[in-house]
Amino acid sequence: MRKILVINAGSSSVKFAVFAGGAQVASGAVSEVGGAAQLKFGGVARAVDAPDHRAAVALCLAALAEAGFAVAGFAAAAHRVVHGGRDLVAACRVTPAVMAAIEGCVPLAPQHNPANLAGLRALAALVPALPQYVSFDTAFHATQPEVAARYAVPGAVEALGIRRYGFHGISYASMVRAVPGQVPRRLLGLHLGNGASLCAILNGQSVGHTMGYSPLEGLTMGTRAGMIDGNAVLKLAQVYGIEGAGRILNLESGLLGLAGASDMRVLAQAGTAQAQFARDHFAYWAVRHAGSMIAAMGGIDALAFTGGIGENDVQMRGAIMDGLAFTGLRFDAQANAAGAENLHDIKSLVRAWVIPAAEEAWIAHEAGQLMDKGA
Ligand SMILES: Nc1ncnc2c1ncn2[C@@H]1O[C@H](COP(=O)(O)OP(=O)(O)O)[C@@H](O)[C@H]1O
Ligand SMILES: CC(=O)OP(=O)(O)O
Ligand SMILES: [Mg+2]
Repeated sequence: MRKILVINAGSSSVKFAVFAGGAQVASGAVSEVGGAAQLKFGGVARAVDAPDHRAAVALCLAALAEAGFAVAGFAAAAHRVVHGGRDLVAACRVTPAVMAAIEGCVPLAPQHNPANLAGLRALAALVPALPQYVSFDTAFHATQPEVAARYAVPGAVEALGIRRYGFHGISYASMVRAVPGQVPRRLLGLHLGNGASLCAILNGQSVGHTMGYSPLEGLTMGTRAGMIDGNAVLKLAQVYGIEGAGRILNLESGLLGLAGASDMRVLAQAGTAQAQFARDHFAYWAVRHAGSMIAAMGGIDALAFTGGIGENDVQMRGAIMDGLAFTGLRFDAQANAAGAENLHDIKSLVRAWVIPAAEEAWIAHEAGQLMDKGA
């Protein structure tokens, strides 16, 4: 059976999975790459030496080989790439031109594309003959209407590629496939992880997303500021320089900036007023931005939570659903506490679900489709 290796390289982690005939047969991750790295595989976690993504990928391959998945047995490797820019709007086979285009998008996703490229290069160096494929987080949002994608800036600025791309598209594409029953007409997707975003999904297609030019815009996130006035960004650049401003907005803001920890689980357990304020901020802005996404769809029939916070944080889901009661959403507190797939109660005008993120499965699916076509 055809085996596809999937690599989902994040800024500080490398998740991996093996799919055989469409089914996931192995998965694991190296976390805290460049720091106190840990390899989780087969239900065991152990400290490893992973100073960079190349080393992390080598560790993933070694762990897989030990479990009987030798690299020679893979038909292909498939990767998540966060930013595909204006040109890469569908999954494709990796060529030197595709690598150059992904490299060209590094300034648009400085926290993500370098990690994705490192994964691609590491595998190419370790197994040069292996065909590689890429899926893009931006691709799902290519259906956004121009009025949603365009910033109100002069044409010369737009020509620089400064427009709203949208992200987490691999997650939203797999969400649409995984909702119970028929795809609702107006679906609000909530991908709440370290990076967090909302998507307006009309008839299965993205018509709006809270992230813009880069994964910085929109919601309060683990370390990213989310929506902020452009003039405040200019002020930051004046005081801290461009690099300093970028670091503050991408790596030192969000939950970390508000409460000193980027991890929502840590904040949930902290029990301090500051941690609670950061959680309230997260929920408040999720609800405010949801209003914008709901307006973009002309209403809402269903919503779906995914991502580490969306799948696991009962109080956060409750706070966000309380904030959306104006839509006619009523949730079942017991179902929410249990993390059931269906959260809505029988009186609810809006259905609400928890849909576990299945990014690796979607990446394997897209690569498999391309391989079937001979790409
Ligand atoms: N049980 C939980 N309660 C609250 N937050 C959780 C829980 N489990 C995971 N999280 C949070 O999910 C976030 C990570 O989500 P994840 O989707 O794995 O992120 P990413 O893929 O962007 O790194 C972290 O803030 C983490 O604390
Ligand atoms: C695009 C993005 O924000 O990704 P992540 O949530 O993995 O940081
Ligand atoms: Mg993620």
